Amino acid sequence: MTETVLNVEVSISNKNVIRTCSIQDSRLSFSDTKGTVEVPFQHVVASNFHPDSKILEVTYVWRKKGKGPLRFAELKGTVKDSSLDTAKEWCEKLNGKAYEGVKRNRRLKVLINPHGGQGKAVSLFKTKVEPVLRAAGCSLDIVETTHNGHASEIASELDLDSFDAVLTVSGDGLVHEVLNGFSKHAEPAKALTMPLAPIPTGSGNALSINLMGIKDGFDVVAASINAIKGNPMATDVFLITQNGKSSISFLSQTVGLMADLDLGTEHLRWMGDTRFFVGFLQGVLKFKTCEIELSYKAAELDKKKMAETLRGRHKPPESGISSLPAAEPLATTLQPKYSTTETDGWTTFDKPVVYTYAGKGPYVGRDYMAFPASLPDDGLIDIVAYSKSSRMDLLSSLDAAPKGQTFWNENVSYIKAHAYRIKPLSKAVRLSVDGEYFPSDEFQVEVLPKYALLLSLYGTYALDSDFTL
Ligand SMILES: Nc1ncnc2c1ncn2[C@@H]1O[C@H](COP(=O)(O)OP(=O)(O)OP(=O)(O)O)[C@@H](O)[C@H]1O
Repeated sequence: MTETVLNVEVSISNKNVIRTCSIQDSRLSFSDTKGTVEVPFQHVVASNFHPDSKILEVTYVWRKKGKGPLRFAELKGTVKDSSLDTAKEWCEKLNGKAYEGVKRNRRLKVLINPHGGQGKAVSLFKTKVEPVLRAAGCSLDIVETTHNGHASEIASELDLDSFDAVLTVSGDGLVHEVLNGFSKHAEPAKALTMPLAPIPTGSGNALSINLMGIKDGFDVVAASINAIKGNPMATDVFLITQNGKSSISFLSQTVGLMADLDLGTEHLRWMGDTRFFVGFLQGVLKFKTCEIELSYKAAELDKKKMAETLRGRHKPPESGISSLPAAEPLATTLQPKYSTTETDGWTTFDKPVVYTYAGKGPYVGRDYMAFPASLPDDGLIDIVAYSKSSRMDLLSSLDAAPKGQTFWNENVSYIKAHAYRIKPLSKAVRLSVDGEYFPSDEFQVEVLPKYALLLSLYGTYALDSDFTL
């Protein structure tokens, strides 16, 4: 049996200290006279032993005092009292535990939007992300996007056999571009089996929050762990058809107050995602009716039933590594299944609304869990229609929104649908798709089941363990 303990002499503040490194059931621990550090295997990046020098290097991520963002760290020292073979086997054992069920040394295409969010993507990548990816033995092909649409162009021509995953160092906008680029690839079905992993450096990082959870959703180091260890999770996306043209939306479409608060606060980009809060308050003051006609092909309208289904599906993030089999998305074409004139089986919403929001993935932003009943692969889109009530009711959603509790608000109609369409009745209606501006024209949305693969450590959306609906 392989030894589980190695003694390593490390130098700390010019003093040599012996650290006992021990592989335990679910974690690695380092102990010396000052105490013990415990690292779950999921947070171990790599271990290497150099027989000539007897030097052991273990790279990992950790939180200072168990709180705050993850930091990259290295334990480096000389192995004492063990044979070369023992040290080598120890390393292999640790790497085996750290990468159970996943391929190591991934080949990654990295797309960085230098202008996304607060403009820090390049430096965050270099200082926080790249060290983790390099230590994990990944090979990197890095491109900084130079213009709007660049990521889409790259994705549409990607050499699919040369990469294991695409990383977007950006917000949600680049993910939107990459998926649309894949759909225009010479081999679209194959391109869409390329797993995607977001590294959150935009102002809207909803996908990252949905995959990593609220605590880690803005943490680029946590996202790097997902990039090296996540398993592909098949996820539904949407086909949005407008003016005869179809494209992919992967996150959300919104009109009314929620679109205004995003598109109307571009000039406040320097605030990060606080600009959405400012936009919300402006929207409450104006309290405008959103002049639209909303129709949908409903699958479920009963909130209690949705909550029950959810309870059966979600599991909380664990420190273990998911060993899900790689999922394959169903190949479909970009042809809408439902005609835009079809009315049979469609319902028209009959109350004035302040906004509608439709999409997939619980969070649309850090402070708004718009779709708590969302599942990655139920083949449905969740639609929220907020009926016009009072400013006070709207304001009260500020409290309820981060935990998804607006779901139960009686003014919130929550619809699970196969498809829906919106006809703007005024030119003032703004449409935001995945956080990007779209023309204010009639559009229809339907679900493309399991069309994209997202890397995930948990195999489902990462909701807090105490989350209930
Ligand atoms: N070099 C560039 N110059 C200008 N725009 C770019 C560049 N590279 C990418 N973009 C565009 O920036 C937009 C925002 O992308 P990104 O995903 O990084 O951020 P976001 O969080 O969605 O939005 P935000 O811009 O609000 O941070 C996308 O539409 C993308 O096409």
